[in-house]
Amino acid sequence: MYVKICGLSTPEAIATGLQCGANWIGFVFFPKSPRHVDYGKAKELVGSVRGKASIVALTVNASDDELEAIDRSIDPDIWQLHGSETPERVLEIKARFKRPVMKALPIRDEADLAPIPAYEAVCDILLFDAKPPKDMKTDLPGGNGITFDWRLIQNLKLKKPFVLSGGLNPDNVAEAIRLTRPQGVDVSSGIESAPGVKDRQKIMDFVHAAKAAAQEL
Ligand SMILES: O=C(O)c1ccccc1N[C@@H]1O[C@H](COP(=O)(O)O)[C@@H](O)[C@H]1O
Repeated sequence: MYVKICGLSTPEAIATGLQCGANWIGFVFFPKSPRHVDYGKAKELVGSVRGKASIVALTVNASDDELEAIDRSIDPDIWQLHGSETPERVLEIKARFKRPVMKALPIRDEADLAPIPAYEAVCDILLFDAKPPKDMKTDLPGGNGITFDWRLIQNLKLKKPFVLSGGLNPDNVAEAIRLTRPQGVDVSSGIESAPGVKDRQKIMDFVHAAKAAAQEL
């Protein structure tokens, strides 16, 4: 089970994640997010991660120039594309940067499963996240702390690994893993004490709960 903790912006939070066994450390490059890090800050932070966990760069409809700048500053292991990037754009990014791509797909109801085959054909990992409800005011396509109906993805026959995200926290991650049997889980707001402020105890509780639940599968 890959455990990704996302939106880290301090050495302390990164150290906690690494100590308790997080596999993927995510940096958010999206200025509207309270978790956004600029290229310089990310470069400072990434040194302590390399070789201990995979470095994930989260972007939202980023241009080639933005991706190049991120690439130069942190040399990520995985791109997490969390916008409305098309399958063609996924292919372009893979060809240009030669790195694995994890594409986020927003899920609210059955109709949201329709794009899966097109993305599965081009990306390395699928990431299922909650699509915000229509009446929710948010500038963020993720990191909103909302779940979706996990039963929607329970019986999918996928050819690619998938990661579950959306409103996961230390209290619900075990049940989410039991129901959906993902290859990985991803969390951002569920390990915070305030938007963008990671909580040491919640990070530890989340990683331990996810790893323990995976043992039970
Ligand atoms: O974390 C963010 O701020 C963020 C911003 C823009 C797009 C995605 C973002 N995070 C990703 O969203 C999901 C769900 O987050 P949460 O656990 O519900 O807060 C997760 O994949 C994060 O990596």
